[in-house]
Amino acid sequence: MSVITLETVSRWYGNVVAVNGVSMTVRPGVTGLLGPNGAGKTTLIALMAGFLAPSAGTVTLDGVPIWRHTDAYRTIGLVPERELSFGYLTGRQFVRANAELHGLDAPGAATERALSIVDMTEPAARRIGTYSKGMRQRVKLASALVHDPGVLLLDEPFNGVDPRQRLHLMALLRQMGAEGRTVLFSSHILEEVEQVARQIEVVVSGRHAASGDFGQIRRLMTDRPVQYVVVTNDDRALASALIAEDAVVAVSLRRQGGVDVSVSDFGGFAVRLPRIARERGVRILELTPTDESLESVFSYLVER
Ligand SMILES: Nc1ncnc2c1ncn2[C@@H]1O[C@H](COP(=O)(O)OP(=O)(O)OP(=O)(O)O)[C@@H](O)[C@H]1O
Repeated sequence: MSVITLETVSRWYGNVVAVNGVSMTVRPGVTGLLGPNGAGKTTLIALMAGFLAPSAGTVTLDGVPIWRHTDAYRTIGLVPERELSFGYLTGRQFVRANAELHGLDAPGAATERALSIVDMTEPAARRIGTYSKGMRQRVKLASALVHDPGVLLLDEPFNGVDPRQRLHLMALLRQMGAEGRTVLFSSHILEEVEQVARQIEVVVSGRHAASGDFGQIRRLMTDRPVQYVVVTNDDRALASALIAEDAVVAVSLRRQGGVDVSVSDFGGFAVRLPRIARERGVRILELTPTDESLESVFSYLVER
């Protein structure tokens, strides 16, 4: 069983800080690395795979720094985000090449074992150039598994994969986690991460924003203040009543009509709003949430 530990890890490219003081522990089972585009997920995975040296801090595998530690590389399998540029090779040749690079004793047997895990034995005789996106992902996974690593790192493995293949890939990752491997995959989609990962680590703008199981992360995201625009036949009357409410954090009148309301407790607000309107004789014409984007959820997590 392998554990990856990051201690105040930073990585910068010139004056771009891609990863900023991140500390986290990745344990056996499946971990989802969740964050919007440009959050630093690819950089974090490259640091954990030993492909990139940290600019500051340490990344260790079972207590040993990974960078330039060749034994660690034997324990790690990486499925990169980039597409395979070896379309002229068959799936089998591609996986076998990695088996040879690892210097395995029985590269042929290891290749067949890895192909069979991802259910690619039959198409393995065809050129990669003829594969669907899901098949290419599976052959990349076979190549990463050929040396039977205890750690598996996957960068955006579900991107562009059709729903049926996605379910298959998800089942494979769950199985790898259940076998005691340390599996980490990145994604920018919360629902996707929830379906597979026991543990979720959220990164935003290079920083570690939150950590927990999906229940904890969901709660953090739904407990945040929510903003609405309420359009009524008497905005000023409604605004003056709302400001007295405990659940309301801020109220302002919009120049173009309507009231901007920020609430801390959505459940309470949903019950109170119609009552307040009735008491004041105000008619609600429209109620629209204004910050439901994932980006706003992420920025809330960072600003907490
Ligand atoms: N080689 C590089 N040189 C300069 N800047 C880089 C380099 N690689 C990444 N960056 C920058 O570092 C930041 C983090 O990038 P990274 O690719 O790690 O994020 P990401 O979360 O994987 O994003 P995406 O999902 O879009 O791939 C971005 O601002 C990116 O532009």
